[in-house]
This record gives sequence, C-alpha cells and structure tokens, in this order.
Amino acid sequence: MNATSQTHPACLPTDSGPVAPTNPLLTFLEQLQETALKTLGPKNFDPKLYVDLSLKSNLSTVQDAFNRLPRAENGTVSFTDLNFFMQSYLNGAEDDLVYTEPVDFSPAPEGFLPTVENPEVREWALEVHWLWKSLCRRVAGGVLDSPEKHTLIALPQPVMIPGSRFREVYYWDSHWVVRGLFASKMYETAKGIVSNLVHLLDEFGFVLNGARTYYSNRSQPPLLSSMVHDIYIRTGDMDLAKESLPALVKEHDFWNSGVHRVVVRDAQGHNHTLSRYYAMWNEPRPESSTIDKETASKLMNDSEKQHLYRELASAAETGWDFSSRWMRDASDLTTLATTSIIPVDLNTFILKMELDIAFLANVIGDSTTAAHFIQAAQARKRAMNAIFWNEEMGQWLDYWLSDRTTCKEDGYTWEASNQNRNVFASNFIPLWIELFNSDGTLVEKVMQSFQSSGLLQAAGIATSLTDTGQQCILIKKQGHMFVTLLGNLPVSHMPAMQTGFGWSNGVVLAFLEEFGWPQDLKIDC
Ligand SMILES: OC[C@H]1O[C@H](O[C@H]2O[C@H](CO)[C@@H](O)[C@H](O)[C@H]2O)[C@H](O)[C@@H](O)[C@@H]1O
Repeated sequence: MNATSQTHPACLPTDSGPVAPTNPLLTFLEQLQETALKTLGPKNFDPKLYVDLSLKSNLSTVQDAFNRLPRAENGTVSFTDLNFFMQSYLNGAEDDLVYTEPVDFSPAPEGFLPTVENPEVREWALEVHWLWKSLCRRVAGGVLDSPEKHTLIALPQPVMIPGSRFREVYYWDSHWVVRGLFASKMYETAKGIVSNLVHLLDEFGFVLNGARTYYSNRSQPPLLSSMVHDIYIRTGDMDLAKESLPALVKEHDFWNSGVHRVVVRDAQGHNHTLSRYYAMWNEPRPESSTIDKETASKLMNDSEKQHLYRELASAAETGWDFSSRWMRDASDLTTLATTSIIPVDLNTFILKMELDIAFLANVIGDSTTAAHFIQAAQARKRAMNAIFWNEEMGQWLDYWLSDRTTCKEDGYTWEASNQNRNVFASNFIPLWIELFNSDGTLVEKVMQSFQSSGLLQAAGIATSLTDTGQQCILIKKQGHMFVTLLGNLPVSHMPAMQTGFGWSNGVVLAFLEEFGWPQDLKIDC
C-alpha cells in the first residue's frame, strides 16, 4: 500500500477505529461484576476476579438464575444471595489452570549460573529457580471441552503465569520467563511457551496481550521472534524455527498494516513507514472496567469516553500501563493519547523481528524471505534515524502524531517540535540492536546521554523522570529486589520487582546469567 491510499482513523474527528467482537460469556460476567461491585462496595474490589470465573452450567441456565436473584429497588443483590449464586453456578478463578511439574525441572541444574560465586547469592538464585515449580500450570480439561464457559484460552503446552491476580500467560512477560528458563536449563519448557504463543498467533492473527478472551482486542510488545531466535541459538532446534517462521511473518504483517501502520514524510520529502500501538477496543477493559469507568467519569460525552477507553486499552498494549509517556498532561490520565504516538521501543522490537525473521529464514534455506526482511530492517533503521533520532540529545525520541492540523489523508509530515523531548528508558532501547550498537561512536554518545539523563538510579533505571503514581516509575521499596538491565537485554519496564512473579523471576535469573553478581551489590530481600 502506498502512503496516498491510507486514511488514518486518528485523522478523523471521532473514534472510528476497529473494535474486536466480544462474546456472550464476557457480557454476562461484566453484569455480574457490576452487581458484585454494588453488593460489596469499591474497597478492595478487583474487577478482574469476575471476568476470570468460569461457568458450571451453560450460559443460559446461569443467566436465568442470575436474573431471578432478588434485587432491591436500586438493583442491589444481598451478600448472601450473591454468594450462594456464585458458589452454585461458577467455578473459582483459579480452577481453569492446574499445577503441573515442569518436565525439565532439576533441583540443582548442571552448569547453573557458573559466574555467580557468592554463596549467599547462589542460594538465593536457587530459591528463585525453584519458584518455577509454583508458577507452572497446564490448562484444565474443562477448558478444552467447553471453551464457551471460560474466558481462559486453551493452550497446548504448560504455561508459566506471572502469579497473584495474573492467572494467565502474558505476551511480553514470556520473553523474560524464557530468558530465565535458559538460566535454569529448562529448554523444553521454554519451547512450550513459544509454541503456545505461536498457537495464539495462528488462531487470532496476532499474539494476544494475554491468554484470555478479554485480551483479544490487543497485543503487547512483540518479542516472540527474539524468543524463537534465542531458543534456536541455544538448542539448534530446526523444527521450532520452521514452525515459527510463517507465524512470525504473520505477526510482522499485523504490526505493519491497518491502524498500526503510520507513514511520516521527513524533512527531505522521503516517506517512512513505522508502527504504533492501537487497541481494537473502545469500551472499558473488562478486567479493569470499574477503574476505567471511574477514570472516564469526568468526561462529558460518550464519544470522548470511547476515545479514552481506546487510549487506555492501547496503553495496556504497550506494557507500560500506565506511564506519563502516553499522556499529554502527566497529571491527568484522561489525556492519554497512546495511539497518537509512534514509540521508539515498539519500532525497535519490530526491527529486531525483521532481523530475526531474516536469520530464521536463512537457517531453513529460504534466502528470498531473508533478503526481503533484511531490506525491511534497513528501511526501518533509516526511518528510526529520520523520525526519532535527536542529535542534540543523543537519544531516539518518541514521535507525536500531532493534532489534526498536520494530519492529512496521505500521512503525516515530520516536524522537529513533535519529537517528545522527555526522557524515557525506551529512548535508549535501539542500542539493544546490532544495527545500531555496532557503531562505536554512536554507542559512546548515547551512553553519555544515558548517564546524564537522570534515569540511572542507585538500584536501577527509572522508566521516566515523572512520578505519576502509576506503576511505571522507579519505586524503592524495602523488601523488593531491584535489578535493571541495559546492554544485551532491553531495559525492564518496571525496575522494582519482587521475585516470585513470573517475569521478574526470569529477569533475575537472566541478569545473573548474563552479568554475574557485581561485588558491591547487596541483596535486599
Ligand atoms: O489488570 C490490568 C492490566 O494488567 C496487565 O498489565 C500489567 O501486568 C502484566 C502482567 O504481568 C504486564 O505484562 C504489564 O506490563 C503490566 O502493566 C495487562 O497486561 C493489561 O492489559 C491489563 O489491562
């Protein structure tokens, strides 16, 4: 498609982007969620719990029983009646997945973290390694037999869940999980995780944010190609490379077509194609609906609310939910404008995807595909340098698809003032990629810029310099282990982390494998 045939929904005055279909079960569970909120009140109310429940009988039976519940005039159901209904007609939120022992778990894997010598750190690392056992699950038989009774999406292989209220697989968490599993020498489990993501891609055309039907309107930072690449490097598994390649090409198409594709004309008149986050949803996120409705309550009309709901879901697609990075006014969440930003990290991940696809295509002897994707990567590198690079700051900056004045049907025209000059950890992510980090002069300049950016803190890297009260900031809490990565791994989105949470387990183990344990670092846990 050339630039002139494209009309961007963001150019239009009202929300007009695509909306993924919902399903009758979700609609019912959201009714239940609203009723529960009225009965229980907002204190400690977690809306996600209700959309994670599954049905004991078919939906019409459950819906009939729900409709028959005695209600007060304001629609409230008594605690006793609600409780009885839930016990009778719904399974618990945890019941869709059952504990399973990872097939390749070894209590003390041979060759575990060879460069970590400190006995205290080794002991702690082994404890983290053991946590895989408590995070591993397989999908319960009932989900396969009656998918219409579950919001959980059945996956063929065992999964690693983040834990706590996150009882399902998450896309970009899996990248960290896989890296950690390498340190634990659990290659079979890592391959299973990749097969599950490929399964989602085959079924939906993209990798969902997470393996729940309510996540089928958006993806997450696309790191599947990196996982496949890294597994191939470690295991030489040709079958995995062959099976994954068509899926990765499909994923590349998802991020480079429709609403995700953006064309910007640079100062010299050259058109560049880049990608952005854009959720296919304009309603409250079912797993956070009460919170989203509350956020939107200060907006005046339905059209503004729909627009905000899309921006909230799109911010969730970034994995940085929520950060001042996506807000026009850092103090006001209703100013989220995720779809109006071309993000540096997303385009770095897609460039990496292009290189990984080329690598895997070469491995299986498909030189035509390899050449095509090498060209795509080079074009994206040129685009990133033209649109994101800021010579004065020595950083790649997110680009604002400004207001509708510069947004024309044939795409956008680059303006220096549309680069977001705020400092974010993502401004440095291109250094992850050899196409950028092979240039020593560039690396020196960017590293100097990073060291004076204010992001580098005593125990990690802040994601931004603005404390919004949202989760995407550097938090120094007692009892948390801080690890941050720059160099071979992308900067972590949430530098403060607690072990026992799937992805942070992965980061800790991957960090230890990659960098060992710096002498002067203390364990704070
Ligand atoms: O429940 C609200 C949101 O939760 C998820 O986001 C956070 O947890 C994920 C799992 O660890 C993590 O991948 C993400 O970066 C976190 O912000 C979910 O991904 C969101 O879509 C969801 O609305």
